[in-house]
Amino acid sequence: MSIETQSYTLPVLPITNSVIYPGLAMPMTIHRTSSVKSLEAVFESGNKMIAVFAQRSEAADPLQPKDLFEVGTAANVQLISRFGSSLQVILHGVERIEIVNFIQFHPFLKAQVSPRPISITHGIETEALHRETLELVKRYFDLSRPEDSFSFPRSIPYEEDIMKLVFPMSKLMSLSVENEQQLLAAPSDKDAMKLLNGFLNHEIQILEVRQKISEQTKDKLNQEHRKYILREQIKTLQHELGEGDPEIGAQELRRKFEETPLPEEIKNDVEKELARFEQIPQASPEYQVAQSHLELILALPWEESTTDNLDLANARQVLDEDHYDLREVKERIIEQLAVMKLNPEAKAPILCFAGPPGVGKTSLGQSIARALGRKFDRFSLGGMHDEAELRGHRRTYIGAMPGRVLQAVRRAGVKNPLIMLDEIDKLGHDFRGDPAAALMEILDPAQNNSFHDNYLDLPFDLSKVFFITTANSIDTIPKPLLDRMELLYLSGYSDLEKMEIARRYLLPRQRTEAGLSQEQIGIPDDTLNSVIRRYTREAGVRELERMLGRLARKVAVSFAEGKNKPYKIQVGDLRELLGPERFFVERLRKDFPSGVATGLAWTEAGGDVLYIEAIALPEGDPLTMTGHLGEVMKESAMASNSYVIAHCHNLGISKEVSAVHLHVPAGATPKDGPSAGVTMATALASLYSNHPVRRDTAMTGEITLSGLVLPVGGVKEKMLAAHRAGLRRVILPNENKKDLEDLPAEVRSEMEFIFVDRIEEALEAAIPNLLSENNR
Ligand SMILES: Nc1ncnc2c1ncn2[C@@H]1O[C@H](COP(=O)(O)OP(=O)(O)OP(=O)(O)O)[C@@H](O)[C@H]1O
Repeated sequence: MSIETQSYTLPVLPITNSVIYPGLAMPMTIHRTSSVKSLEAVFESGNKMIAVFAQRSEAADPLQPKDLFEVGTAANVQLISRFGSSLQVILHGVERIEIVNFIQFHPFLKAQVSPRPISITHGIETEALHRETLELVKRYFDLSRPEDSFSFPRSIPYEEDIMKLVFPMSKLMSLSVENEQQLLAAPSDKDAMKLLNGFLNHEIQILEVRQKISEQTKDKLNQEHRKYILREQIKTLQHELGEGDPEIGAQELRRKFEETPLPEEIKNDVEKELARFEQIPQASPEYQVAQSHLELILALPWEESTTDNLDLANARQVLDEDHYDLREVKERIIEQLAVMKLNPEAKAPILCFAGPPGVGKTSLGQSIARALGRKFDRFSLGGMHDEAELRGHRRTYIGAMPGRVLQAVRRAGVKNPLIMLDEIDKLGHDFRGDPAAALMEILDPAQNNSFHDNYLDLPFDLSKVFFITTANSIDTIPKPLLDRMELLYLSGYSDLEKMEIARRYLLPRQRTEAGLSQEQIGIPDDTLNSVIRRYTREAGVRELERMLGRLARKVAVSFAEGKNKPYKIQVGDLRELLGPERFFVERLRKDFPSGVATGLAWTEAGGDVLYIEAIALPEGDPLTMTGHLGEVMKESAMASNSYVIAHCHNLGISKEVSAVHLHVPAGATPKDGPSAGVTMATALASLYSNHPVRRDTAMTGEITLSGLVLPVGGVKEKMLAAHRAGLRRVILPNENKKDLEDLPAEVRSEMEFIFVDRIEEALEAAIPNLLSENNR
């Protein structure tokens, strides 16, 4: 059949944005004059058929044939109504057509058209496509759920025309006019299905993503809602149980936080903690823990600080007001203040005041704080066993607390106090954790600007704290820590210095404490001297201060009981006021048989006098040693013994003793180190030669097996101890001569020093007649 026989002539209706599919109806309002004229011609002819073609572009006017797609639809048209010059119609698609040629352009388009039926195929591929289409349609409906608004054929048997599903689906998916036109013009049902499946896949993907997004949003909303409901339920239950509303405590804390300035970097964490606290029921054990934690945060001086007084003249005056002498240490402090003045950002050194007890280490720290106008606090590291004592326990521990450092800062109430860490040398030996590392983190300005306390669990800036540590002995300070600290040694005082300190500082203080005026109590020099020498024996002045306190209180009692005459305390009164004398200077070892020598020890309590005794035994070990001697001291004793025996001849000794017992009494003094070598050799030489050692002579020095005398430490403290004990003659290594420069002039002038390089020189000075007899 030729095209001409099939073709027929129809007025043409161009439409925009849509196509008319065969078998589907579509309402439409027509405004364009030429289109209205086309329709009127249709109605007049009584045929009611019109050729509907989609326009390629909306803008085209007047229309040209090339502006229309080639494939369109012959449609039955039904007039619904007229609005002025517009018509409202319903178009029922009848069959697919194409234009053969245009036969009229004016006043409306008219064309000769011919049907263009779609080819229907059969076979495996068509069937497969059919199934796939149905599956995709199902999936599309599952996702888009259009059943609420639309009733629609969702499936179609394979035997039926698939286009009955393809065309309506296309309309349902709101495809673009180009895509609709592609479907309308598809040569076969297979092509139409392929096209539709492509469109469906695309739509399904979009729907799946949308569904995922909406589920996530819904989940979140659900969770929030659930939490809200649960919280409300908890509140109701607590209310019914009479447990009060946790929000009241929390509100109060929140209010306080709003008023408290906090560093920016912790604000977030604090807010989280506060929000968590607001949800904890009061009865829960966690409530207390969280509350104490928040209260600590509030109590810490995050931003509060004092302004330093860096007036050097004022600092000098304050330091002198509080302490006698200590020139070097005071000067070092003044230097530090000068640096702080010129370079406020300079990192403070870690100072360590070392020295015997009672020499003013702690009180000097207080004085520095006073000079600088800083708050002062202190705590002792002595006997600390656990790093947690310094750095705090984690809050999960029962009874957890912040560490001692933060406690001190909290007590001080400012972030730049002066904190003294006493007894850094007495950190427990079984310290759990690494004490040096823990202390470095606390003390080192390079590390401590975000110090982490386990309890606080927030960084705290300790870099503005002025730390000073104290120690009696530096031997037990961990080496890495010692290396990082600047040591300032405060040595013991001579009797004369003690007199000065007592007159100028201790006595006025104790007098005021007891509520006495200067006139009411008088202590003449000889009385004070007696107190120093017979009631105390110490490197520092702590015991002396205590004795003066006792005297002042006794005098205060007599005034309180009605006495009104000034009280001048005489030496003779001391027995009644302070009890019997505690130390007997003159009677220091009156009895001095051969084999006894006076040594000088240096302990953390300062210097001390130490006697070494040797006696001959009829039989037994050649050398027995007692007196809790340390290994080094024992070895030193053996070396001394060997040397003396080996050189009997030269020393003029006819050694007839086969067994010796060497003893160092006063078991309380720790005895180790090599510095008693000279004393032991002297005691042994005295024993073997049966010549007593000079009673007024003390000695110190290490010896070698070849008889050399080597220098020792703590010379100043030892000389002061000898002087205190009334010993005025001391034998010491030649190389220690320079150490005597530190000795107070009055002590130096009262003493005789014999410097030696060899043991023979020491023996000659210590044991009269020993070598002279030999020479005879
Ligand atoms: N040079 C001094 N001038 C005035 N007072 C002093 C001097 N040295 C010590 N004191 C006083 O002696 C007392 C004891 O001193 P402090 O407690 O400071 O000793 P310390 O060296 O810290 O002892 P420890 O090692 O036992 O802690 C204090 O009252 C102190 O004021």
